[in-house]
Amino acid sequence: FLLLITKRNKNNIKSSHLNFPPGPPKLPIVGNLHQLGKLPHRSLSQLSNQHGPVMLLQLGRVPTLVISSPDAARQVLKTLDHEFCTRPSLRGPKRLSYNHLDIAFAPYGVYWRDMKKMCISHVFSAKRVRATCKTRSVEVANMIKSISSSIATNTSSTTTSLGVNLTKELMSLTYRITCRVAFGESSYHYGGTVDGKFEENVYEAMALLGAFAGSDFFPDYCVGRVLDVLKGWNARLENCFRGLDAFYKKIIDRHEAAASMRRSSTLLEEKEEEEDITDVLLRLRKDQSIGGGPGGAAFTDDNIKAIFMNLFVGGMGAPAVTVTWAMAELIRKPEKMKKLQQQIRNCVGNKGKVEEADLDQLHYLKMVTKETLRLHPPEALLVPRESMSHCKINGYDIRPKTRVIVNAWAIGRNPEYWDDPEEFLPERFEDNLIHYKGQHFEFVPFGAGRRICPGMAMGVAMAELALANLLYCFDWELPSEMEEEAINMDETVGLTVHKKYDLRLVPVEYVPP
Ligand code: HEM
Repeated sequence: FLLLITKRNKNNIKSSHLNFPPGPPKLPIVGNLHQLGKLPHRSLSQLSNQHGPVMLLQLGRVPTLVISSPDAARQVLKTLDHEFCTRPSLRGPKRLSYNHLDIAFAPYGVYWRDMKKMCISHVFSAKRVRATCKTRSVEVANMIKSISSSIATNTSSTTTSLGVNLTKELMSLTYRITCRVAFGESSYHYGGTVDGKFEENVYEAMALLGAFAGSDFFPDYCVGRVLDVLKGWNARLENCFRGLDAFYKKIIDRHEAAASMRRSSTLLEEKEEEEDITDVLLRLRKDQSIGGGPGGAAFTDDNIKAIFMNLFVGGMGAPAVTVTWAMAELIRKPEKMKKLQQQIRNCVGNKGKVEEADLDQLHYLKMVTKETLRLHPPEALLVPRESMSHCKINGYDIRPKTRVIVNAWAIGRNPEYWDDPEEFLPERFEDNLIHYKGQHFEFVPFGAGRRICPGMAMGVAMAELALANLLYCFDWELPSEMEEEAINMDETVGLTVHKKYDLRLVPVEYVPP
């Protein structure tokens, strides 16, 4: 007992010498949890305006460092990246990633490093982004066809009064692209029809990963676990996990059966450029069965399933949300929409569609993408990190196992770095070299450092191709009904920060001269 008291006193003495970051006063038990609100990126930004860009909160039982300035972000994401590059273990991600066998939620270590390196070379490489170009092109053309036919089949009054639901069209587009890139042409049409249950489960996974569990804020206390049971959170997580797992298993079995048929017949092995990501992962698993998988561990089906989760959860929402925000901003600034349409139509002429090869010439499109990601980074608070040892930021002491949130949303609107930060002004990127690739800490929609998003090129290609074609093929107007909702920029938060009301706009077919 005496020993315990002595130890506690020692810790107190140590703590009293430390200089912790400032933060708001906290309540018993919940700490500052009640201050997160419905839009945490905005509440945290307001709190940081009062307490500073390096701020310490107590969220339930978890000390949480909130970073809100480019300078502090540089320290966390670059200078001290080696101290801040692990992830906290959170309940939902842990289950859906088969106990952290993925990239996004795995703790920093040999396993994560090997897995990320392997996926960067084989899954997210420039070569694979090029190899999947046709898939994006086919699916974007399908979306354009679906919008055109909605003009033709609906009575003109319905289309002009309600418009087309672009939020839904874009989510469905990125879902179809991700399915085909991950599972190939045939498997995603499972048994002849798209497996609707899988799509439902993907959305459920996104919802579960976007909402913290009680046990994430009270990790060592039964109150968190009780809250999760009472809210039905555990049951939802388990159902979603089982649904996804069963579907992944079918996909893997089907690919293995196809590979063994190829081997037993005289057919040659599939060419690398024709492989989907499941083929690639199965090939890597086969190659590594001798030397051991990532981090020296066995490479099993679970590793592959965990990567599937990252592809869907990371790959679908953010690109769709980016295009939706871009269209919402452009409809409110018709002169900017016209300017972009003119550039696209001049460049593409009467080809009938924008191809990926055209995108490099569309400089204003690139500026619009950047400006959209500055004002509306889909992952406004990045993905949480955790400090690995005691370190200092701006002279403040940060203890090990402190959760770290980088507020990319607040950083992109910092008035010291951006003129008229709240304005949608793509031209601001005209004469500057600021990019989102992790070198400029006033603009970090994809994060930076070791944990930077590896799907950046694939995500941007999806978003830019979709946006360019929507603007090439149609002129857009506000619907006569629901106009309020179309121009309303209210947000809601899940895994991404997206538009609260679905974006409905009226398409008018463009006929090239
Ligand atoms: C507009 C599109 C996208 C945005 C804005 C975005 C944003 C982000 C952000 C902010 C992070 C966390 C970075 C950090 O902690 O510093 C991240 C990580 C990640 N993203 Fe993306 N992402 C996008 C598209 C994609 C796509 C298409 C994929 C997959 C196909 C993907 C897969 C991942 C993965 C696997 C990680 C985890 C990296 C790690 O922890 O090492 N993302 N993304």
